[in-house]
Amino acid sequence: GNELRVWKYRCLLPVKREPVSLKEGGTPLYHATKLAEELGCKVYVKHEGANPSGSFKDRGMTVGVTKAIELGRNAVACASTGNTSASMAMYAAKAGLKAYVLLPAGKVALGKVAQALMHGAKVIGIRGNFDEALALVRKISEEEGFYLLNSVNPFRLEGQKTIAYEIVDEIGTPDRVVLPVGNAGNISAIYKGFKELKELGLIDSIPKMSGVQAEGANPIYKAVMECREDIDPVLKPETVATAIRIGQPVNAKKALRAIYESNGTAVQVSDEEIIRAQKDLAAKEGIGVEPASAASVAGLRKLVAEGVVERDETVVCITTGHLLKDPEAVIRACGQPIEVDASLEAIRAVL
Ligand SMILES: Cc1ncc(COP(=O)(O)O)c(/C=C/C(=O)C(=O)O)c1O
Repeated sequence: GNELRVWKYRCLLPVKREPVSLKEGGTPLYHATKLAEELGCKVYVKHEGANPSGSFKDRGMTVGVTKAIELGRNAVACASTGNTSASMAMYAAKAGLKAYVLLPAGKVALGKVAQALMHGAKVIGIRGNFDEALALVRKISEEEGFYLLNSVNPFRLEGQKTIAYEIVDEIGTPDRVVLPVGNAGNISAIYKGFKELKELGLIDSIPKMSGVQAEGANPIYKAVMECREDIDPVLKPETVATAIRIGQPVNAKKALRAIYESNGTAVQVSDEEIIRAQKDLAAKEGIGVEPASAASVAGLRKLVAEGVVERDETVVCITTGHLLKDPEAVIRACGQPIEVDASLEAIRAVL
């Protein structure tokens, strides 16, 4: 039954023992009626912000942390733009494992840092970007015997592929799946999920995997525009969507294969387009997401404008994280509340 959520699919997950679970998955698939009207196609939004730690990472961590226990490890580690560390800290706490986190100092949304700290991880800020932090955590984990849980770890992708399973369980196979791409694990994982269902004969087509990147952090986009099998790193990635402020995605080859084999595509969007989509999702659809997650809708808008998306396509946008992760980005986008004296007149004056 659905109460098992991710572990409803345990027969397709590479884990033998009882999973370390916080009831992840089973996230809502909303019909975005106003977006559908605006864009002329059927638009669903699968809100991964509804997971226990507020992002899709929980799907990968429930499998990855369970595997760490299975392998007899007692410490896990990751570099993170924030959500991976929040999720890893939460599942490590549940599992009784030590957790070590490297973050790009000053570039991680406050909500995510709060989660990693409160769930008991050792949180270290690196004076460098995510890509540098990832290179360092891979070396430190090797030396110290930490179990590395970045998406270089295939068990992370095994958990995240369940996004595809849930979509098919609920609405069958959409024509297209649109999602933000940073380290490129999620697009690779979701593609794998659809491919497995096709190989099992459960579906007969695979959705066009469409990756969205910020203009300032767009190595996958540039590679797709040149039909390349690998990327040139972006050395100084910059975007307000700090979750995808990544210039050297470790899963680039898998992601490019996913895009090409599914006849998908990639698109880049500006920070302004991301924030506008974030506001529209919240204010028109009641779906509260963090900036990187809104890139999926900003990207779909651009693909429709470019005529890439057919008019009657069924599209699923994956919104990967919760609005609450980055309240400071909201204040920058919306300004502060109006402050008035505690009187009826003062309130009437600003209604
Ligand atoms: C909200 C949100 N949306 C999209 C992505 C991109 O997913 P991938 O392309 O699979 O990397 C992330 C990634 C976050 C990290 O990479 C990390 O937390 O270290 C995210 O947090």
